[in-house]
Amino acid sequence: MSDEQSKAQEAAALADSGAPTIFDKIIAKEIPVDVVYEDDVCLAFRDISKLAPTHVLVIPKVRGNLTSLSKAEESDKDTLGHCLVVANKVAKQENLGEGYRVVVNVGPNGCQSVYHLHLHVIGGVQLTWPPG
Ligand SMILES: CCNC(=O)OC[C@H]1O[C@@H](n2cnc3c(=O)[nH]c(N)nc32)[C@H](O)[C@@H]1O
Repeated sequence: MSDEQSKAQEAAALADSGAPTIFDKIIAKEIPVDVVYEDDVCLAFRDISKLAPTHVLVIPKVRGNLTSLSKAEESDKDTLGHCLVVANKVAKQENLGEGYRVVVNVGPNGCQSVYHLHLHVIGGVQLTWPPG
């Protein structure tokens, strides 16, 4: 099992506890990050472990029930839609006109390791398919 996979298994065990995540500290500006975009709903910042020239995380600033996409309800649709629009704004800022990928990891099998919904915006290089 890879490091990310084992982290995901551990994180999943904590997930339903509603325990705070590292992203709470990032939102509270207690941990420094390279902020790429921010508005009243979302924060976008560079991933600490870049997988590509552009690897940015888009997160809702209020987690609410959105520990994972698996918890999304109809009432979350405005927030979820806004995150996707922000992902595209980030892509434009990053000059990803040749294309990019938006990834949401869900649960242990999806290698989700931080239980605060987040979209990965990955680009700046020719990506391959299928992803692993
Ligand atoms: C492994 C994919 N599954 C997942 O759930 O992604 C969570 C993502 O959050 C990233 N990350 C974790 N801690 C920090 C941090 O303190 N700072 C930053 N700037 N990024 C962080 C991590 O690298 C991963 O890509």
